[in-house]
Amino acid sequence: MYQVKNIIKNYNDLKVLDDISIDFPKNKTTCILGPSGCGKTTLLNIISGIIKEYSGEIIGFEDDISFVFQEDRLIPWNNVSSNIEFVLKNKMNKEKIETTMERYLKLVNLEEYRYYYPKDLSGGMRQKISILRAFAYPSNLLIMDEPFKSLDINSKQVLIDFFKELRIMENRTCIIVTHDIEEALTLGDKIVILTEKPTRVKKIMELNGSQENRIKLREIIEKELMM
Ligand SMILES: Nc1ncnc2c1ncn2[C@@H]1O[C@H](COP(=O)(O)OP(=O)(O)OP(=O)(O)O)[C@@H](O)[C@H]1O
Repeated sequence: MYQVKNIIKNYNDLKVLDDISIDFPKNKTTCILGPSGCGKTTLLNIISGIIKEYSGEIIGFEDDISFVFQEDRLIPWNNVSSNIEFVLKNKMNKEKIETTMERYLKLVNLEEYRYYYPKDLSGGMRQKISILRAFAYPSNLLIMDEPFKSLDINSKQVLIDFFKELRIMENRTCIIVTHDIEEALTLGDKIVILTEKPTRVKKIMELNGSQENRIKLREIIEKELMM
């Protein structure tokens, strides 16, 4: 189990996270939903070690983690192929990197772009590469901050289906921040709803995988987010 416990974070006078405790069960996907600006990215930055000033505890996150940030983190002077290779090279041999790269680029119709530099790709293309690179990196924990936000509907669907497929094969633990209730219902085993700032945990929902209650769950979440 990965855990954050009693996390409090202020930026000067702005109270952002106000005693946040969440358990992230292993081999499950936890989706974090909350109003804009409530501190979701701040929480991920605390988990990833980017933010060091906060009070509370983070437990279990010393594992190898792959991240997908809201904006892509591709290295501008490396082409697509080298960007992927750079991340995977400590984890797999050249042959495995090559087969992974071919399969993954094909999946999102980007095979022809493997020698392009990030500046010559669209924002959506760069985001697709970032997402696939994180999927390909064999970490125990995958953390994604609004990963599908800048993607067109088709690409989003392809990546969501692929994510579901990988999850069945790999049993990874995932934490996904999203604004999108449907996405949370599709991907989450657990949904954590946060309040407005100063932000607390408002509701935690464990989903049992059945689609029957989906409409009802959606209504409950919408209501929680509006209140
Ligand atoms: N470095 C910073 N210095 C001061 N205030 C900050 C800093 N980073 C974030 N904030 C403020 O903290 C609050 C939470 O920001 P954060 O980006 O974590 O929210 P979020 O829930 O991820 O937002 P969104 O859903 O819009 O992406 C916001 O009010 C933001 O203005």
